[in-house]
Amino acid sequence: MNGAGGASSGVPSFGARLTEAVAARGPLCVGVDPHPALLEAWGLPLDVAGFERFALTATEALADSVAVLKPQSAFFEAYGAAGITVLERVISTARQAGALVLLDVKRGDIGSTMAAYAAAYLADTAPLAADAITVSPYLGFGALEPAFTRARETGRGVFVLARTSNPEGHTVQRARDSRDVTVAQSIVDEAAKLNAGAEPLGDVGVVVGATVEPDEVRLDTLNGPVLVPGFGAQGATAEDLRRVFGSGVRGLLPTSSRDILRHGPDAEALRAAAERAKDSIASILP
Ligand SMILES: O=C(O)c1cc(=O)[nH]c(=O)n1[C@@H]1O[C@H](COP(=O)(O)O)[C@@H](O)[C@H]1O
Repeated sequence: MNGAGGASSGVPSFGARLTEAVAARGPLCVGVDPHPALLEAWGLPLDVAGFERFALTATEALADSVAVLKPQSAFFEAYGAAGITVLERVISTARQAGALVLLDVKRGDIGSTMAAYAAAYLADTAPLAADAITVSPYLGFGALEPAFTRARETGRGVFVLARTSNPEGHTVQRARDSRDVTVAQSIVDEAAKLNAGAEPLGDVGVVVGATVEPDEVRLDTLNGPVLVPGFGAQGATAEDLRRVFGSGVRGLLPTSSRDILRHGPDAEALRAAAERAKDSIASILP
């Protein structure tokens, strides 16, 4: 797909940019998830002003020290046009401070509509252009092709849900096809084909939760990033990185939202929580 390690437009590839950000700041993604319960815990009103304060406080506190920030789109969409305006500010604030933005939208549709989603999030001119997005492969991995193509052209990335952290995910994701391969593994294998030969890392990531059983998916040939959710509120700890992935898997990017955000609204406390998370990950990942 991108064997020379650069996007086809000549801009650095997402895989290269993520590798650089993680080398400089450590392998951690923090989710910007403005849950109403967190707004209340921060002493903020449950209105647009409180929501905006929450999202921007978290972003400004973390964007100059964390490799990746992951705003979850649903929380912003809930406030309509005002929420989308805040999301645009979160994206630009984070990127200006040097963080990569993974916009968590979990999109997936027929190819022609997928092209519209790609234009909305992965085009240079899009108001909501992020460095990467999350996508859902339920309509078939191939239906996501417009997103892969647009991401490659613009130096952006795509993270495909493979084995999610929630307890319900296994019914679909551990189902086996006629070759006796699980759905989750087939997603990883398709992503690996797109990443083949890319250096230092491909642009097509997968999502595998820290809450799943060991050895459910083989990642040795992926050559792409692995977003790993499920920490804190969903029960996983840094030790689960070792339990689930063993050693030697490249490109792991643990992500945590509520377990970091609950330390706000104080910016220093938010930063300290992110640093503690990095330290505990560093004690596990080589
Ligand atoms: O794609 C994701 O980000 C994601 C995939 C998955 O398997 N599990 C999962 O929890 N997530 C997201 O990661 C975040 C986890 O939030 P916390 O449980 O608060 O850390 C939420 O925004 C979820 O939507």
